[in-house]
Parts: sequence; structure tokens; C-alpha cells
Amino acid sequence: MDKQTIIQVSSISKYYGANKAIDQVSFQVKEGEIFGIIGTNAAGKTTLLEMLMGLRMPDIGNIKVLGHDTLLETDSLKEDIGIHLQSTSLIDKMNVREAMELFQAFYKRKSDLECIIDQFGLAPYANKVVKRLSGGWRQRTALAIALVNDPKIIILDEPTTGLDPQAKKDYWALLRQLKQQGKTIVIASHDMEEVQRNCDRIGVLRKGELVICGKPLTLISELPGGGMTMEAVYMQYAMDVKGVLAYRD
Ligand SMILES: Nc1ncnc2c1ncn2[C@@H]1O[C@H](COP(=O)(O)OP(=O)(O)OP(=O)(O)O)[C@@H](O)[C@H]1O
Repeated sequence: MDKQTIIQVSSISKYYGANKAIDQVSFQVKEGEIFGIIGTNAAGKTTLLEMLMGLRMPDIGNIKVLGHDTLLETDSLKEDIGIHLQSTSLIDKMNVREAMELFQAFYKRKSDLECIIDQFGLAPYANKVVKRLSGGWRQRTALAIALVNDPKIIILDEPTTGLDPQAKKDYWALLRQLKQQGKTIVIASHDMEEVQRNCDRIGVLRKGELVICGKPLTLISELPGGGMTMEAVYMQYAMDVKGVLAYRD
């Protein structure tokens, strides 16, 4: 594992009974990258992210996050990772500041909550009940909660699904700011345009296999038969057609 590698995934597989949800996946994420994961429904994105977070364990293979083996060192892993809840129902009845304080209580390392509230433009909403906020502000609150332990890595599972175009743009602007502050971000998304524009590298999952991985423009320019967009990359590799097994670093 070289110095820049912050996440090292080595030949992991995960079964749910007889269903192989993740099939011998290997890749690395470098410090400060935004790494995107795309794939159809049921391709295994959530399962993979949950394993990166230490919430599920691979049946085969191993994952190292900041040098810690997720199987053996779950506690130190939790301190370094910011988790974005897919549903905010747990915090719906609290106000924004209360929800941030509640989650912060679980961690040893603590961020300055007022700084996050300021950076995220949440000040006017800090005393409002999360349930009453628009979808965009609820997702912003979920992202703010992911930062309460000043994590090095933030793992996000389709956070912009269902947001309107402006809210999506604003959300990605925040992610770019976090990248500039040195955070590493791993994000699953169904929006090809946003991953093409914002991710440093992208991995494509198909039926649990990592079919290809590389920089968006490299993946596009190396498409067999040509293509101009991430959409075409998705059609080539994520769909259930015969693809090419390849890894572009
Ligand atoms: N807790 C679980 N128990 C049993 N099977 C599961 C469980 N979670 C996921 N699966 C199965 O594992 C496979 C991968 O699911 P997963 O949710 O990881 O995919 P996904 O790419 O995140 O899908 P989506 O885009 O719909 O969220 C699917 O076949 C799914 O039915």
C-alpha cells in the first residue's frame, strides 16, 4: 500500500446466502480523490460502500482503510470515516444542531460544529426541525452530520438522488470544497453527468464485479467504438452485456 493510497480493497467477495453480491473486487482510492461508483440497481454499490464503512465484513479478501484492516480494527476505522445516512428518518424529528450534536457524541475526535454550520449555509436552519427542510437542505444536513468527527474519508450512497438540478449542483459544490480541504470522498451515484464532471476516477460495478475503473475522460476516450459521455461508458460496462475486464489507474 503506497503512501497516497488511503483505501485498499483486495479481492473481496460478499455473499447473501447463495447470492454473490460482490465478486472478487479490487481497487484503491488515493488520498484527496473523489472516487465514484456506478452500476445498475442491485449491482452491489451499497454492499461495497457498507464494507468500506466497516458496517459489513467481506466473506473473502480484505479492505485496508488508512492502513487499518476493516475486519480487525473497526473502532479506529469509525473515527476516520464520515457516514452519510441514506435515509434521514432517524433525525427527522430533531433540529439540525441537535442532530449534529447527537452524532458527534459517538466520536472521540470532534469538529467545530459552528464552522460546519457556517460552511454549509445551515445557520438559518440550525434550529429548524429536519423533517420540515427541503430535500436539498436535508441532504446537506446529512452531509454536515457526516463531518462531525472531522473524518478523513466521507462515504456517500446516492446522496443526490431525488434532488432538483440546483440542489444537486449546490451539493456537488460542497463536495468539491471538502475535497479542497483534503477530504477523500467515495460516492455511489446514478447520475452520469455529475460523476463525469466531478469524480477523479470511477469504478463500474456489474452484477458485483468491478468491470472497469479509471479517470472519466480515459474511460470515455477508450470506449470500444467511440463515445462522448459517461452515459455511453455506463451502457457499455454497467449493463448486462459482454464487457471487457480492465483496470485503468
Ligand atoms: N441485507 C441484504 N440481504 C440479502 N440480500 C441483500 C441485502 N442487501 C443487498 N442484497 C442483495 O445484494 C445485491 C446487491 O445489492 P446492493 O443493495 O448492494 O446493490 P446496489 O447497487 O446498491 O443497488 P441500488 O442501486 O438499488 O441501491 C442485490 O441482489 C440485493 O438484492
